[in-house]
Amino acid sequence: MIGLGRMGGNMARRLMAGGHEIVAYDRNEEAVAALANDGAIPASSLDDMRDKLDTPAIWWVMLPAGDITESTIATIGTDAKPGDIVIDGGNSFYKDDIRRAKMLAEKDLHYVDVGTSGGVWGKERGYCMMIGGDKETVDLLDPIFDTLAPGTGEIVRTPGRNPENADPRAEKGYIHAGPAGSGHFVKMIHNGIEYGLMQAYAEGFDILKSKNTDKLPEEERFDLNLTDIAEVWRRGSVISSWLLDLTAIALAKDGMLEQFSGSVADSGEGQWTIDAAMEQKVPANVLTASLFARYRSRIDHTFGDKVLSAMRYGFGGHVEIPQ
Ligand SMILES: O=C(O)[C@H](O)[C@@H](O)[C@H](O)[C@H](O)COP(=O)(O)O
Repeated sequence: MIGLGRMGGNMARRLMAGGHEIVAYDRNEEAVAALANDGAIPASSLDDMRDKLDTPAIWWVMLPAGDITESTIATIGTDAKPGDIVIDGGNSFYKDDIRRAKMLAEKDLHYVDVGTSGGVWGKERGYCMMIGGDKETVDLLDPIFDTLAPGTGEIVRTPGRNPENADPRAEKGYIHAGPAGSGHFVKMIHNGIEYGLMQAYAEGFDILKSKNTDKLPEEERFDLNLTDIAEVWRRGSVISSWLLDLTAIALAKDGMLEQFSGSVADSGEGQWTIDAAMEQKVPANVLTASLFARYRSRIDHTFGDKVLSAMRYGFGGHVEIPQ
């Protein structure tokens, strides 16, 4: 496991709890020491890692998308031995995966992209994974995905889904979406949808909150309890969801969400989703508007923007853009 931050560190721990052996590396020596303390084999560099890995080695890269992931995979490309497998479990752009898979294949290395959802809750709940790569490699990695995934848990089988002819992995919380790049493509669209859902809640709570505005006639003003509204919607309503659960948690802590400025960051995935919609000529009105709402949140802030920030903090520990 390369990259022992909020995601990589906890994924390594979940894998070890499931009986897997982990060689751990991060530029941050304290993170390596902490994981070694939990049972991982520490590595001091990517070179050192190679000596400690079995053959074929499985290099799971869990770093922020962009330059750091790119340079790490390039270095692994020189250190790895033919037959090794390189996994990018971050939020990389899918066209980068397609390019890297080709580049590594020339060295007889296998590349797998894993879109990983679940944030800081994944260690206990498991991680939902959307996987791209060649079938043989993805099948070989199955014990790893099986351990990381949530499993069927208490979610009842979808009525009409026939287990006889359906892929059992989907019910356990992971899919082999297709060739290299397809895992991150599916995850990218997941995140685009995430923006739209979050924005819908944010706007709804904003309208509720301002129902006591003096712009309204006095008898039409209501001083609504947002904390209780979030709570009641969790129970049997049509719009119950995990994002609503997280909103309810944030509002239970502070109904005014004072800890948030409302300047909402983004990883770029919302933008890539819109880019894909434009390339494919598919209308994506809501997703586009929700991306632009985030850009607007950095100029002036509504209460709804604070709701967005509270959700991002809730699922991923993500912080806002500093003011
Ligand atoms: O499924 C997940 O666990 C999330 O999607 C996660 O992968 C992503 O890091 C956040 O959504 C932040 O994304 P933004 O920074 O674009 O809000």
